[in-house]
Amino acid sequence: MMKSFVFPARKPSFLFPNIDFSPLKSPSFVSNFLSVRKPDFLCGLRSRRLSLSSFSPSVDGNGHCYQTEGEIHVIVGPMFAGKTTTLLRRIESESSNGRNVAIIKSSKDTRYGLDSIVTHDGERLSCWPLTALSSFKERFGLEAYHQLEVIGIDEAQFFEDLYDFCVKAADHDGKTVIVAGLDGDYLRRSFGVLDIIPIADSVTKLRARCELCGKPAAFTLRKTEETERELVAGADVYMPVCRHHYASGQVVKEAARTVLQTHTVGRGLFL
Ligand SMILES: Nc1ncnc2c1ncn2[C@@H]1O[C@H](COP(=O)(O)OP(=O)(O)O)[C@@H](O)[C@H]1O
Ligand SMILES: Cc1cn([C@H]2C[C@H](O)[C@@H](COP(=O)(O)O)O2)c(=O)[nH]c1=O
Repeated sequence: MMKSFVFPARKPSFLFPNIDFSPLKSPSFVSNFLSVRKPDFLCGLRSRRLSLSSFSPSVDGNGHCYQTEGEIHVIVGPMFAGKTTTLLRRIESESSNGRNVAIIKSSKDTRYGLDSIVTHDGERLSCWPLTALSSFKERFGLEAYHQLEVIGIDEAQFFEDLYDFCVKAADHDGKTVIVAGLDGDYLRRSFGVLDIIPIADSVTKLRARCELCGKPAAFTLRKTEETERELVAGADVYMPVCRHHYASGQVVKEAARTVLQTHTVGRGLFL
């Protein structure tokens, strides 16, 4: 006969004196789940609650031991959903809380000028335009990088080294990294940003408003016939749509393409 086990609601504290199994309270429940009391002897720091995943004591150039707690927050959604606006607000709020911040965006996005992130409503903030994230530390300066606490990344879908950069910045260097980008391309295929979800502390999917019916829109429809995956453009080429209008939009595009092909072949026959 199978035995069934009933786990106690609270783990007896004598079993794991340093691990807290108490019920989860805050939304960032994953990082709260296995929390430990930092031993007083470590680095001579005050004893405080730390999450295991972000516990990363480091030693600076003077041999001083200090504690770093990195975080990764991801903001995804279709175009026009407010990803850049949200990133901008979070960075501004971190900055007004006295933290050192920097924003990076892909230099592929040349829509509104290179050295600023700009929302579709025209709000802007200075940024570092880069082709690869791996060049950031050197470009920013090593000393300045060490002082940096929060890094925002916009148009993250265009960075091939996003995963490696985030791991290094959050796990090893103790930075808070806030990433904004498209989760899916115009064919709703994963667009790179999804790769970092397993290493993220939080993920926010925003929705725009469907341009055809006004309902919440989770997808981006490409209005033109170009088929390359990366095509930097705005409302002239793309529109946010709901599920229904994404599906019908793709059907209409497919039908138009067939008509066009038939028409071209037909004309070709007569020429
Ligand atoms: N079809 C559209 N064309 C231009 N701007 C739009 C359109 N739909 C929404 N917007 C505006 O874009 C804003 C969001 O801009 P932004 O933060 O740059 O979005 P995202 O980064 O997700 O593309 C919305 O608050 C809205 O005012
Ligand atoms: C859907 C889709 C988009 N892009 C490009 C178009 C824009 O330049 C950016 C997204 O900008 P936003 O800040 O989210 O508005 O990505 C692309 O290259 N391929 C696509 O499939």
